[in-house]
Amino acid sequence: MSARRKQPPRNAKTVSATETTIKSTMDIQTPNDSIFAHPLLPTQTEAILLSLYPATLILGSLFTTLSPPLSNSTYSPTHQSYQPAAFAPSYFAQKRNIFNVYFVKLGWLWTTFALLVFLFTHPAHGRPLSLAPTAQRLRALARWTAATGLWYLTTQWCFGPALIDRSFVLSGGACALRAADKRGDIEISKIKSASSAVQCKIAGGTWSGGIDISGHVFLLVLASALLWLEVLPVVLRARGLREDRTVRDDDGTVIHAVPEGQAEREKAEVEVSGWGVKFVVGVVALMWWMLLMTAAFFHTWSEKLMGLIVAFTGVWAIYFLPRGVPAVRQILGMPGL
Ligand SMILES: CCCCCCCCCCCCCCCC(=O)SCCNC(=O)CCNC(=O)[C@H](O)C(C)(C)COP(=O)(O)O
Ligand SMILES: Nc1ncnc2c1ncn2[C@@H]1O[C@H](COP(=O)(O)O)[C@@H](OP(=O)(O)O)[C@H]1O
Repeated sequence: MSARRKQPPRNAKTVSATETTIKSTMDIQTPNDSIFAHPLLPTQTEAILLSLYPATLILGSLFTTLSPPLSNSTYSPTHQSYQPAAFAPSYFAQKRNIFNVYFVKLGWLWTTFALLVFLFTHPAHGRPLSLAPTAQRLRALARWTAATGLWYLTTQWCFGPALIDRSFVLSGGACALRAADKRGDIEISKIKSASSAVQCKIAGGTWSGGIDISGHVFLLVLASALLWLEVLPVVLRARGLREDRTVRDDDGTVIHAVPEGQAEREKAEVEVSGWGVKFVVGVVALMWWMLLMTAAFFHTWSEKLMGLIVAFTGVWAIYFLPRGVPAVRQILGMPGL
């Protein structure tokens, strides 16, 4: 059941990043008691979209396991690729494929660019093509900063080696150097001191023995979820569809919130803003395809699962925690509000 609880005053719309402002620009309704109405959990639409991630990883992994030509291919867990590369079972199973080199390996740059295009062309955030630092844009940039921090700590640097490298060493991994013995014909392994996969590669070794959380799965899930969670509320409203998100109020009440008057504004300007949304959708679609390719041709089940769990934890903290905790919502806000 969904009943209107109170109607905020029309003249209360101000542009400031405070909790009071978020509440004053919403139609406030009491939500139903379904599990999807819990502020800390995804709505039904979000849950369906989020479930595509584990489904994609399962589909890709099963495809490789069940397809006889693929299961007989020469995948080397040490090199994390098919050896030699020329015999890889698909173009997408080669590390040098153009989408890997110019899209995933620069994935955060693409994510940042797509988000900026959306923020500065869609009327939900302010006048399209103006650079005005509206509250909606500033809050979206706060969420981007949180996600960028998580990406950076997990894959690039965490007061030393990145979290992915630290967990690899903690799970028993090390940098193995292949070398010939005195007789010159037998290969033996030596362990080289290197605290990250990059250092190990530079030293000519291979990063082996531990659980190597998939950086690709982590980045592709975090980045694509960030993009569609930013776009979804404004697209739903622009199409006149129901917005199901709930938030917990300062006094603990759970309320169902939709920004007042925004749907009409967005519908009116949707023609202008359409290409910004289409660009984001294109980037998300390519990210989904590359996630499927990573699931099919690279890593073990546990490494892919770990990448997914770390990314989902970040998505929950940035997009769902603020709905249930007003203090966090004051800083990060919510997409479309
Ligand atoms: C509490 C302290 C917090 C510290 C946080 C500091 C954050 C500062 C970050 C500042 C950077 C802002 C950059 C914004 C603009 C960009 O996006 S430029 C970055 C472009 N680079 C990428 O997009 C690289 C993406 N690729 C990867 O992360 C990895 O290649 C991979 C996909 C994870 C794969 O890893 P491999 O090791 O190559 O397999
Ligand atoms: N979809 C994909 N296409 C091509 N290469 C991929 C890939 N997914 C993962 N890889 C490669 O597999 C290795 C492990 O990836 P990750 O840990 O980031 O998931 C990386 O090798 P390199 O580090 O030699 O480039 C990465 O480039």
